[in-house]
Amino acid sequence: MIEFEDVTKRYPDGTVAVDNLSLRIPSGQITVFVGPSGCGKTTSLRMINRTIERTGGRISIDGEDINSKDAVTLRRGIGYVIQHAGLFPHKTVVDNVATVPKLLGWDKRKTRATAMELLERVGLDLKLAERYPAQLSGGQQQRVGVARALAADPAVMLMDEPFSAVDPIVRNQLQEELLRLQRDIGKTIVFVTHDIDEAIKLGDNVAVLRTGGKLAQFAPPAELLANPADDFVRGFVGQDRGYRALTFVHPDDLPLKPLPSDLILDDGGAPVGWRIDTADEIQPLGSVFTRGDSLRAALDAVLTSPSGLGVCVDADSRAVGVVDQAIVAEALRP
Ligand SMILES: Nc1ncnc2c1ncn2[C@@H]1O[C@H](COP(=O)(O)OP(=O)(O)OP(=O)(O)O)[C@@H](O)[C@H]1O
Repeated sequence: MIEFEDVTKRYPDGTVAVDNLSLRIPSGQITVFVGPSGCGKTTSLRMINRTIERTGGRISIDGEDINSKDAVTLRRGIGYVIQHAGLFPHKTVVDNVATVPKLLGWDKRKTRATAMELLERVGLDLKLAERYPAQLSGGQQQRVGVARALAADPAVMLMDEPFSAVDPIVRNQLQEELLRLQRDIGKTIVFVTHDIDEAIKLGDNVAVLRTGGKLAQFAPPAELLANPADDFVRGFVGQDRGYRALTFVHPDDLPLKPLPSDLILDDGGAPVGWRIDTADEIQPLGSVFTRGDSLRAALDAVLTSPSGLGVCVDADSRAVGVVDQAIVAEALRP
């Protein structure tokens, strides 16, 4: 656990970037700092690895004050990923990843093997290992940045807007892969973003900061959406928070109706579209959902289906039943 106790940062010009921040960041989970520009997210993050020194309060990792060891030793045990990856331009991809293991004096073969394994784990084509960072796309560079941060197997990883500089499709892929990777590695990740959707998608817990570096709310995403602490948080999470909160509702007993005759199935029983009102033309299917999916997926299926019926499929993509708006609404009742 990383603990902030009354942590303050006052810059030499008098700016109070972080004001009496107290929170507990659980181990093995992703905690996201989110808030408007200038609210002190980066300052809070960088005080953890002491690239910025706090001016008040205490920060500890697993009970040990981060000031009890020297800053360089502390940093070697903490992975750090920043926007634009911050790779060394004159080092190849594999050498970038090997930076910290080399500093730690690992033998060459082990270092290279570890670096290649990590590149594979973050989804980078190994053919790119001998390239220089400038010869990679932004998304590929970010993957290398993540691999480099993981190279010495740190328990803690700090990520400062790591996916902000890539286009939305690549960002989505990188987010998915971070979640997949985290299921394997279970690191304590502190992630900074100004994007509330990214915070809600990635965070086990989300700390919403307001300008002046004050904590507005610290809660799991579902709670943030369901019970924003005040008008600031309510405004920040957005108008459609009710709909987005459905992402976290997973009814496993959603009653299904039998498949209607105007749903067209292929030979294997997979839904392909709708034939509505005896028209010849086949209408597109809309999105589908599976048992155990979120209520949002079920509602999406209803809303995108030309028949108003959302199709539920099994693990083999075979249609097993449909739901209508009334069924979804009923599942929403407390
Ligand atoms: N070296 C510095 N000297 C003085 N003030 C600073 C310094 N660095 C940051 N600040 C100020 O501290 C406040 C918090 O900055 P910080 O970079 O932590 O915010 P942020 O939430 O990460 O912002 P952004 O989302 O725009 O990156 C801002 O008002 C900023 O101008």
